[in-house]
Amino acid sequence: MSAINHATAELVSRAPVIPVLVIDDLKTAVPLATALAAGGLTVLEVTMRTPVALDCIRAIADALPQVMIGAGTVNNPASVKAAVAAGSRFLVSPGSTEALLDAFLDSGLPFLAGAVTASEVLGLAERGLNHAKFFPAEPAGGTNYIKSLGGPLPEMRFCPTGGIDLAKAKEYLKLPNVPCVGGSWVAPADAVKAGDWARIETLAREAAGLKG
Ligand SMILES: O=C(O)C(=O)C[C@H](O)[C@H](O)COP(=O)(O)O
Repeated sequence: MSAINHATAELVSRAPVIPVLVIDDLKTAVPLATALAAGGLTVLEVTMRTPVALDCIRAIADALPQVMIGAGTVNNPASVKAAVAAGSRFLVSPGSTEALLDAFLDSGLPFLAGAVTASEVLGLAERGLNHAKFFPAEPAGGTNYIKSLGGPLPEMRFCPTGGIDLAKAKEYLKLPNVPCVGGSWVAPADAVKAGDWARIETLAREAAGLKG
């Protein structure tokens, strides 16, 4: 197993749920990450979908060294560079291209590149990879689909995201090829806006308790 596969396996074993965060206001980044970590979710993905995403990653990396902070929506090689420079400790993308995989591998960081079809999974396997993000999980076919992929492609481990909540997460995590799931349900936009960190900590604690 390559060093990156090993590091990725370690990453996905840290917690059953990786919060997928879309942060609009830099001021909320550290309190949000603090609440999630207090609830037991210490692997956090900040999507590069907002203008402040890189600043949020930097702020969380500086303030909370115990949190494994990563970047999501890393859709091209330039974003890989920016995410690494901001202090990301892992990278996530919804899909995979050869150029993106080259950049991910060059970064030396653990990463989850997206794959849904058997051909896409084989594309990752050809690069020596054995972990993938499975997005968009629910619209793409959910647990039945991932169970089916596991027949001919038993080595690949999937982190499904997209349309998952606590109840669905429990079902995904029963699959032998799903070590963790990703989702935004643990950080509802209204709770972040209201600064309701207690609610977010409770949601995180429920999610962290999903798998022993
Ligand atoms: O931003 C990315 O890179 C993505 O791939 C999409 C996210 O993983 C999903 O948007 C999370 O899904 P929800 O839990 O349904 O909100």
